[in-house]
This record gives sequence, C-alpha cells and structure tokens, in this order.
Amino acid sequence: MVFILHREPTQQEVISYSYLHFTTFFTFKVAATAKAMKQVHKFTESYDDDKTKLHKSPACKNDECVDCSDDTCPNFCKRQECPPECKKDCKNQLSRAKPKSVPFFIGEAGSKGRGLYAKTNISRDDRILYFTGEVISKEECLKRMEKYEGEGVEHSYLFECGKFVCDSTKHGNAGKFANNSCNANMHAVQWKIHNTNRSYRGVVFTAARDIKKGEELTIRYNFDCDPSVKRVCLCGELNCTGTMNKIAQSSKRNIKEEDHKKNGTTSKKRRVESSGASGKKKEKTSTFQSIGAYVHSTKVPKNEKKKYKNYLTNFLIRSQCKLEELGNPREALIRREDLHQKAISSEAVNIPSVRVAY
Ligand SMILES: C[S@@+](CC[C@H](N)C(=O)[O-])C[C@H]1O[C@@H](n2cnc3c(N)ncnc32)[C@H](O)[C@@H]1O
Repeated sequence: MVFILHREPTQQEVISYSYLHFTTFFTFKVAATAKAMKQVHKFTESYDDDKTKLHKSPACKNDECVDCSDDTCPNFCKRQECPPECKKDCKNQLSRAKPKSVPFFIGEAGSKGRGLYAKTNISRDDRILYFTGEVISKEECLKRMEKYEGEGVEHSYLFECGKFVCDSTKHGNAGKFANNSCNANMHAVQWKIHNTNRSYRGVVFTAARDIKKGEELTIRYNFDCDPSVKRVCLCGELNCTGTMNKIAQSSKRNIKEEDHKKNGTTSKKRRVESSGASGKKKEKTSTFQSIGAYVHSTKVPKNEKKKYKNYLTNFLIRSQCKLEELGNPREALIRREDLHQKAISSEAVNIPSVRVAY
C-alpha cells in the first residue's frame, strides 16, 4: 500500500518560493524573510538532482553573519550545511552534532511505539535533528515496501524527499522515531548535508513553534492515500482528526467550522481574534515549510514481534555506537540510559510512562 505524504501549505506572512523540481510529488515551498529576499534567487537551485554528486558547500564568508543560524548565512539560506572549516561559532553543523548536545531523546509513546521527546526547551525554527536514511528511487521504494510488508515491519520509515525516498528502516538515525500529530511541533525541511555520500543525505526537522522540555516531537505525516484505508491517529491532540490520512481541503474546512461552532466563534470574530489592531497577525509562523514522505502500512505477525524488537534494539545500539565512535555496544547502551534517566528525572519533565528506548 502506498501513501504519499503531502505537507499542507502553512499560512506565511512572507513570500514563498516553489521548487519546480519537486512538483512530481508536491510543491515544496521555502519561505524567505524580507531580509533574505535579496538572496531569493538562490532558492531556484534544486535539491541536487544528481544523486551521485557529493555535495560540498563553501564556508560562510559573510561578515554580517554571526553563527550561521539565520538567513544572513548563504548556506543557511540555501538550506545546506556549512563545512567543518566554517566559522568558529558556526551552528550550521547539524550532521556533526555531538550526541550529548542533541536536544531530544527516544522514549516509549504508548500504542504509537517509540517516539522522540524534547530534552530541553527548543525555540521556534531551531533545527532539531537531521533525518537520514538510504536515498532510494521511487521504484526501489515500492519494492522495499513489499519486502518490509513480507518481513512484518510494523512501522514505516520511508520518507519522501523530492524525487527520492529516504529509507531509514535499516540505516537511519533517531529521526525515524518522530510520530505523527495533528498539532505537530516540527517541520521537515530538506537540507543538504555537507560532503556526505548519496546514501545519507538528510532532511532536517525544525521546530515549528517553541517547544517545552519533555514535549513529544512530532511531524504531520498527512498520508495521501486511498481514503477508504483509514490510518488511525493516536496523537490525542484536541484537534485530532482521528486519522493520519491527508484530509481534503473541503472536509478540513468543515472540521474547522464544526470546531468553531462548538467553541461559539464566528468567522468574523475569529478574524478579529487572530489579528492585532493593525490587522497584522499576532503570532509569527515558522519560516520553514515541511516536505513529505512515503509510508507503507504493515502489521507485524505476533510470532515476528519479538524478532523485530530485537532487531530494532540491536540497530539502535549499533547506530549509537557509531555515533559515539565507541567500540563497545554495552558501554554505549549504559551511557545512553544514564543520559535519558537524567533527562527524565530532572524537574519540569512530565512524560507519563516513558521508558527509555536505549
Ligand atoms: C516513522 S515511524 C515513527 C516511529 C514509530 N512510532 C516507532 O516506534 O518506530 C511511523 C509509524 O509510527 C506509528 N505512528 C506514528 N504516529 C502515530 C500516530 N499519531 N498514531 C498512530 N500511530 C502512529 C505508525 O505505525 C507509523 O507507521
């Protein structure tokens, strides 16, 4: 079963630009702030269609740029990582982030399986993690979907990324644990990772709003699939539509109208509420827009569940070892558990029944 994830365009105060190269699946829009408008022509570059090319970005030489974390940095502006030899304070080094500095951890998310949680407070537009996986073609993706169905892989880890699909099922990082929410606090943004080989090009998850320590980190999958196949959403948000499927614009409007009727708000009242005296919006939306994913639907046969769980645990330990460049998986596991326990036990974190994943 094929699901195509589409990101619904969010309301942007600023001008947005479409990547023509992505129109096969969706229109990928990148918002540019007024300040960055001068550089908007740079967005016309595609997300490196030649997947065999290694991507190398130049170091940021803009004197106005302080730490490469906003559009004053030409690399940030082009949604690409700076090289290691960039400025001393460069913050556009996501793929080289030290495991201890990452602002998230993996925990149990009830019936959804595992999930990602914020380890610290995170500000809007902060880049949280980069999602990696094997970059595969659409055709290969379809083959793998069948394969994974056969293997009984319960969850789907195939993320559509422009012309390609990023498959994190067997080779990926913590990004694969981001669950769906109808009130998602992250966007998935394409980001070129400097000097990586084609198998590990990334998508970056950025904060769509300010996020509090302990909150689950989620994205909106918006599966575009046969409407008769309902993918039940268990996000538990007040505005939960009950499904992870893409919702048609018309039915979305109806749902919103129903919500507002319940709350006793009229459309005029809502306009006034959402506007300041000058008619300007009170709250700024994120400067990023999300991209989408392919997902497959599978159910793990009961006798396979244990096998899959073992596989997943081993995978996590292995990848963690790789990250920390440790030779000893046991040591990595202990370290990680310790780190998570500390994050959970510290004040202000209240995640019900969270068990540390690894
Ligand atoms: C990319 S994985 C997310 C990580 C997954 N929870 C795990 O434990 O590996 C996507 C899968 O998680 C599950 N999932 C994510 N969000 C969900 C939600 N809101 N409700 C129900 N299931 C969800 C679905 O099985 C989906 O195919």
